[in-house]
Amino acid sequence: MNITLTKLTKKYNGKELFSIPLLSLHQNDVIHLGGENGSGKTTLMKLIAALDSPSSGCIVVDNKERRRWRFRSGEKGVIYMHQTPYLFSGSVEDNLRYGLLNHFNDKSLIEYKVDYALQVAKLSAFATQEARTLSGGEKQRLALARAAILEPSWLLLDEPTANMDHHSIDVVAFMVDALIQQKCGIMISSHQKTHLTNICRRRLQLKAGRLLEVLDNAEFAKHAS
Ligand SMILES: Nc1ncnc2c1ncn2[C@@H]1O[C@H](COP(=O)(O)OP(=O)(O)OP(=O)(O)O)[C@@H](O)[C@H]1O
Repeated sequence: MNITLTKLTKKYNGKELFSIPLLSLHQNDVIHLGGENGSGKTTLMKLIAALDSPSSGCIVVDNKERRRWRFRSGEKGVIYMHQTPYLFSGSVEDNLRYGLLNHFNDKSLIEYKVDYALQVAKLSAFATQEARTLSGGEKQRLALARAAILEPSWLLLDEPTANMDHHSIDVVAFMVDALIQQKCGIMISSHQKTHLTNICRRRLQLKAGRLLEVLDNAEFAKHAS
């Protein structure tokens, strides 16, 4: 899925947060979105996911202009993962199963996918535990596994490794790498430079209302520090 933003602006209370003349997101992109607190990273991701509407401009998804904003479910095939993800009540495996029930009828296929997701997210030992009792890092891994299991075209991860230790970051990087192999477009907003942001191939930076493409790694290091 290719997504193009043209002459896009977002204002809150009449004040412009950012203006983006043109941004093309190509299927297979792996993007690190940087920027200071309040620069608009979350807002931009929500616009891309159709969870919010722009103040002006247009968004074209696979050559078709988006006219409807689905504030609760977002654009089909694009998943935005919040920095403090909402988990359903029930067990860890219930959380993984929930989304699959809408997509597949084959029970054994669903259980196979749940089992695989538990293994990849290193959560097999917690399968029957109440999701709300997981640690912060485990919750993030579960939310990512729950998103990945739906095989999205785009996954937008908002500060996915905030408060994570190295082990969890490495597990998340492994999971994201698996999604990249499946040709899922990835956008990650993160303040930290981690194993995860190092696998990004494109670097965008929101600064003073403008979106900059950061071209070389030395330049990127300057912005990220
Ligand atoms: N619904 C809203 N109404 C008014 N202002 C808003 C709204 N949503 C966000 N803002 C403001 O827009 C600015 C950008 O917010 P956003 O959450 O997109 O930034 P961010 O770059 O993701 O920040 P952080 O790194 O702290 O998570 C902030 O100043 C925020 O207060």
